Amino acid sequence: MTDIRGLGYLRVQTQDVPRWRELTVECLGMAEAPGPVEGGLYLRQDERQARLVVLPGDADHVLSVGWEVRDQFALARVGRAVEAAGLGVEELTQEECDDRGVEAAIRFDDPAGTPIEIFFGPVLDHDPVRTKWMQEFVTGDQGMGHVVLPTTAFDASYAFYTEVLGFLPRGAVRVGPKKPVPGQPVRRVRFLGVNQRHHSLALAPAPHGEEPGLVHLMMEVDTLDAVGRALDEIGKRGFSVSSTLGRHTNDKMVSFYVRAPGGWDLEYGCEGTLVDETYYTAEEITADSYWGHDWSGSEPLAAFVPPQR
Ligand SMILES: Cc1ccc(O)c(O)c1CC[C@@H]1C(=O)CC[C@]2(C)C(=O)CC[C@@H]12
Ligand SMILES: [Fe+2]
Repeated sequence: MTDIRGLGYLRVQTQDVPRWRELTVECLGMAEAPGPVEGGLYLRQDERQARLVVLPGDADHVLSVGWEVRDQFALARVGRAVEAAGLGVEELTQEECDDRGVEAAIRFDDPAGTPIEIFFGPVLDHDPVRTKWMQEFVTGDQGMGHVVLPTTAFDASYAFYTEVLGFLPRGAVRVGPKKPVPGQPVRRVRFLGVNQRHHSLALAPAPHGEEPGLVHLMMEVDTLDAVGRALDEIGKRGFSVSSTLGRHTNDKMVSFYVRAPGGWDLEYGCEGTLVDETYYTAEEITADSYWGHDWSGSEPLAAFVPPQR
């Protein structure tokens, strides 16, 4: 079994913190909290100090994807495994750990170049979480949600997450031509889980990738009304809806996708199913969704746009 318990936090940098605040607080109804960096946006979903951190900077990119482990022993095991796989591992300083509200953490770049942190001992904030739609975020044992990461080194990334970090395969969906083209390998988005959430991670084959970046971050709430209200507010405030509301065929979630400043999406949904590992086998879905999820209005993802020279 893996030592990774779930997605713990996500830290991103942006040139437009105010627009990020409008999206996450005013539309999605996340709870803003004070934090250590001046001008930073610290967003709570639950009793953690912050799950999503948006820091000001001169470019838009992901700063780190934080995965949580149980304790210092698990952290040491993961560190040794990553080093044995030949990746350079660094320990975070006390100051960096305080910034993140964790007891200890390590960092390394995954095979796609995405900055990853592994941590234990999150610091709690016992003030009530005042969400705009009176919704509760579905976190706890299931972690903060899921991320989809683009990778130009798909096989190396998939091997790393499964064989080194111990993520469990949770199925796939084919991408690219409907009928396989002879001589061209079939490409798949692969879903990976570490807890009862169907997937905490998905890997998407990316054609380019100067900057690894993100495809989306998914967060789950406990009511369809919060999802609907968030969608209404997004329309009023002129954010771009990348995909309309729909229900996924694998995790059964009802969600929509909205474009965040920086060229990637936030997926916001409810009614995700729980996986029971006793009986689960990895399946290949042949449609994204039972209904909805119209992507035709989507602006291109930054991670999939060829670099400009
Ligand atoms: C199919 C699916 C199941 C569960 C999810 O949480 C989920 O985000 C998805 C969608 C994955 C998404 C997609 O359907 C459209 C094409 C996308 C954007 C990609 O190219 C990578 C991720 C893909
Ligand atoms: Fe998703």
